[in-house]
Amino acid sequence: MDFSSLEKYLLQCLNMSLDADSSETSYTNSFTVKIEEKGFKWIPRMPTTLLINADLYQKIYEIANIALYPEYTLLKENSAYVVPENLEDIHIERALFFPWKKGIPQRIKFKNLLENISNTNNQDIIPLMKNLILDYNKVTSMAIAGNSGSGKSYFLTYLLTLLNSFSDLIIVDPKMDSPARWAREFEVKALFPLSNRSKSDFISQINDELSLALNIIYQRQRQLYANPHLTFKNYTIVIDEVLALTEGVNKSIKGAFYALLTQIALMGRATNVHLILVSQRFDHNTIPVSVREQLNVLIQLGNINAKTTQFLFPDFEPSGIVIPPGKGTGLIQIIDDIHPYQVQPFLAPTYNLEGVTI
Ligand SMILES: Nc1ncnc2c1ncn2[C@@H]1O[C@H](COP(=O)(O)OP(=O)(O)OP(=O)(O)O)[C@@H](O)[C@H]1O
Repeated sequence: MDFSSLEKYLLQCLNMSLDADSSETSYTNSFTVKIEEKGFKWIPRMPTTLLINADLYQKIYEIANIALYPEYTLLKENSAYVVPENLEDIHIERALFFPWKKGIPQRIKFKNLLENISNTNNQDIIPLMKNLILDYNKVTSMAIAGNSGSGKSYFLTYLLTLLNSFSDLIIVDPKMDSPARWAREFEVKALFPLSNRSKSDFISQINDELSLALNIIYQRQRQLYANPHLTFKNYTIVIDEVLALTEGVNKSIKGAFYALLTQIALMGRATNVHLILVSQRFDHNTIPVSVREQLNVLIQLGNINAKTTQFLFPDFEPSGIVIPPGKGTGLIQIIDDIHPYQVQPFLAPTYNLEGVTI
């Protein structure tokens, strides 16, 4: 569809549903739509009886996002995105802008993940969807949340298998589940509770490991001070079931755990030390807010609603966003200097790990 047909179609959709009881339509010259490469503009003619605010922006978003599916996916803003327009006429000097991505998010499928990894030399790159790759050097910390059965472990196994080719890995698995089995299969260091030790003992053991990571950060900082062009091998600490880990644990040990997590999240960036945190849910009791603020890849799988997204995406309101059905689907936000910063629908890759039993 060319831009002018698309413009007409979008105007029709908005005329029909924007304000059914009002006379404010494009036929009465109340507003118009302009299509651009990176999105469309909704341009009101002032004065208008339409109250132009975040609610109206959200309403246009909801109408247009479905109307444009699957040709375009609108990127969801947290508030009205106002841009200047037609600077010579005060009646039409402003527009609401709706940025988009062409097409809809599509899942990647790997017939044989290990073969695929050995055939590519795309170091430090993690394919997430068709048209969405993550440069691991551009991000530090990642959180994956989702209700039981939503596909967290499946996606984590995918990440671990890829990361193993370009990052040192330490895995913490309080439930001694698939990450621990993956670690055994791929001969990677894993920490899990021993049967004759208390939970606080286990957290102390994790704290020792986190202190080691912090020392690596300090050493690398000193090396960078001497030579700012140095690059380091990625070092990733993966912690599964963070919520289960810290519940009912001695306060001081938990305090030390939080302090270490915060320091690694804050200082890991320049030194390629990463955190990957996985939990059924994240809230103020699962990780400190200062760690939350440092997360730059946020993934929520499974049930998506205002409640489940509250902590990871505090300003985000999920109505109107099209979440694809199926396993391993949800939302993703990548905060680097490459991707749009908005929260987007996500479909985790599907893969086979030939010859590996986890
Ligand atoms: N991206 C995906 N593609 C295909 N199948 C998937 C995908 N994600 C999940 N599944 C299927 O869904 C099943 C359940 O997922 P998984 O065990 O990862 O959920 P979970 O969130 O870790 O649950 P729990 O918290 O109970 O461990 C997987 O065994 C797998 O068969």
